Amino acid sequence: MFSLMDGFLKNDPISLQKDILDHVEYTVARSRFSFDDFEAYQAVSHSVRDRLIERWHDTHAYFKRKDPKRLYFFSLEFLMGRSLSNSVINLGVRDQYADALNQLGFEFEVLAEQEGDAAQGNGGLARLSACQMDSLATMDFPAWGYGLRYQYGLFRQVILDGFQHEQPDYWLNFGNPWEIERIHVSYAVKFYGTVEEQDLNGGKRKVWVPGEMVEAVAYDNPIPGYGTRNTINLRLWAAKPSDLYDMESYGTGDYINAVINRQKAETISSVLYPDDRSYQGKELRLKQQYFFVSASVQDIIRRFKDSLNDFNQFPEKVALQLNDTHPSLAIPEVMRVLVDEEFLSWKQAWDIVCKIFSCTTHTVVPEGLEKIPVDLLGSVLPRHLQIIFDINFSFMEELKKHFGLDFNRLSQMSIVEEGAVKSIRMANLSIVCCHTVNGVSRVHLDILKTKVFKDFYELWPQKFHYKTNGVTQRRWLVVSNPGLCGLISKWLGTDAWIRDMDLLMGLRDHAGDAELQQEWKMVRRINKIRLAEFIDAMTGMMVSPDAMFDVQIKRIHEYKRQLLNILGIIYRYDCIKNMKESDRRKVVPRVCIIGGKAAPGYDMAKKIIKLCHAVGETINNDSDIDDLLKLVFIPDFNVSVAELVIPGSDLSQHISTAGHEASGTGSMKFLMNGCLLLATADGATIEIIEEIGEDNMFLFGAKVHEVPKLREKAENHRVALQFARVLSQICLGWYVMATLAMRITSNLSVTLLKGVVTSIS
Ligand SMILES: CCc1ccc([C@H](C)CC(=O)N[C@@H]2O[C@H](CO)[C@@H](O)[C@H](O)[C@H]2O)cc1
Repeated sequence: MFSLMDGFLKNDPISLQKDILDHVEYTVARSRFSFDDFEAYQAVSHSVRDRLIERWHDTHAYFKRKDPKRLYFFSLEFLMGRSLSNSVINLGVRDQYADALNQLGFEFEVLAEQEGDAAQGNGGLARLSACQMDSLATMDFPAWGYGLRYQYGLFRQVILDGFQHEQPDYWLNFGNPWEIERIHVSYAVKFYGTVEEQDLNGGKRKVWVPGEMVEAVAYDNPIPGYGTRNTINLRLWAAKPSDLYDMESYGTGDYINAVINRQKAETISSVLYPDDRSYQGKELRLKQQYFFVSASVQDIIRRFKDSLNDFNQFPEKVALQLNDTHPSLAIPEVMRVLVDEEFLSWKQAWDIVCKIFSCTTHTVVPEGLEKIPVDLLGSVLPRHLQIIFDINFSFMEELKKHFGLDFNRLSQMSIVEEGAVKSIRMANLSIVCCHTVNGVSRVHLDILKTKVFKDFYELWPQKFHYKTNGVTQRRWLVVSNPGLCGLISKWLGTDAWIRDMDLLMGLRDHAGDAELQQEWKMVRRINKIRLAEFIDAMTGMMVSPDAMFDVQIKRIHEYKRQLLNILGIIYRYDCIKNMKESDRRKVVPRVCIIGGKAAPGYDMAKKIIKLCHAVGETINNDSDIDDLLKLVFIPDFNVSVAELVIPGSDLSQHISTAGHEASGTGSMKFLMNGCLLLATADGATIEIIEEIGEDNMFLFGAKVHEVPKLREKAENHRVALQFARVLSQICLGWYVMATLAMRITSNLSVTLLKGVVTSIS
């Protein structure tokens, strides 16, 4: 679609040097004759940004002309990581920049290390969003990503005495060259207040009179495709005080408070919620969700109205994908705008909404589903609560037609959950409205169909699909493992595989080639030496690249079973301790590497991190074990740490209890870097097994269908044990009581006896 012809900016080393030095002088404002690595990084980043902006404008102009149906991807989290290396590779100018910098006395890789991670997300869902944006751009989609620009991203993990401590991630400290502040792209977002009825040409209409207004300002992040000029936009909203409000507070002379009030507005987009487990029903979280949804919907409708003005054509021009239920307030928001502000009939509006929305769910366990207390929603978003009640009313009517007065089913499927805390089930709202609901792996869909959304599947089987997750080979191979990337392109004789992974099949013809195997091993060794140096720098531990690197890096969760990994290491340690010398010589030295953050409020996960350090303490300082076994916890695991660890890994662990990992994406990153998997048959791993065959990985553990029975057995066992414990305590109690009684009575009888004897004598 887009020819690769260059824009005005030239990419020959001389032009690049000039651009970089110009940015040193005019953007970073340092003398072009003396600047350090970080300033060089800033200058290079700005020169790359110029080239991104050029392609971005071309893309924008192209789609403005074409006016295609656009895809809008709503996500509260995007885990982008670093941008410099990925951008120069997708722009196809990495080597040119490396040459230009060499001639200026700098090394590209050294400068790339200067960049901090954009950690605007927690884990799997957030990184998947980033991989999907890279793929949408590379496949020339007219797509937009919408989200929040958090001032503080995911916390920095600092380990003190084996315990996780959270440090604020003020990532914008030195500015961010990869975003463009769009001061002219801003929208007012309303909160609180009341809903009034007003007459409108003979009819009644609802008017939301807000109690608070906050300004949403756009920050655009160009996302370059690989091997195309298509450069799409990730628009993130930041909260700014709105001028429209509390002017009167200034009048009161209470200036300070007025300013503080204004500042308060900015808190909405200040910090990312670091919890990727269950919804806490927090007011700020709800305001974050609505804030970015409202600004994004206003932006989309403004763009639509620029080209068309008939909302019946809206579904032909707009597709809206919800990344989990976190942005699902977009449904009542679009209804509100179409009915209250564009004066469409409810029916017209509902038809449109059902045609534009689709959503992905990433959760397996019902308790992970979001529920917003009605009181909270009613106070923060009074009009949206009304709309949700109206949506639920017509849904309940439809259900009654379908299932009759089956109150059990009606209450289970209702968007409104009665009970102690009356709540809105955001997943039910999403399913009722969206034309498509997808799980992120085949087994995930099975679980949704048979458990989580069973009723809905029986009602609307056609809505439920699965789209098994993937990862972008640009970041997770080309950027993070240039050695292997070069090797593959050499042996395939093309690098077309970077846009089409199926071409990797061609490697099969060379698999037996000793030269390829030698080169493969060499690449792995270089990556392992790099990883060993990183481990030494981060933990002070020297590990040998000759050892097997056994890795488990992901968020700490009980279902991901880092504990099982640690128990396996304790067992291995004990085995080696009790081994005779001859057997020890056969042991393959192993370095076990674990990394991952625990949600700050997740005590058990934090205990697992402490246990990992305690076990490491024992093993790593046991001279008897020496290099046969080491346990390393890598602190502050994030995207760029993963980019360094994965290419140097020999074995990676994905050992979740079957039926608990919706998909998992880490396994895919390790696989494409030639690392073996130690895994359970869970999530996407089940499809990986079918692709590569059981004999090419280490598979163990109960299958998805076996776990419930095992749990039940364990539960019965636990109850029996509990019962036995109580019984033994009771018996013990009885025994003690009896002994005591015996002793007392015997003492009593002795005293009594003595008393009698003395009295007789
Ligand atoms: C409300 C707090 C919250 C925040 C984030 C989440 C995410 C949905 C959790 C998450 O990241 N899930 C992971 O999503 C990946 C991408 O689809 C899957 O590969 C993982 O299996 C899934 O655990 C749940 C709850």
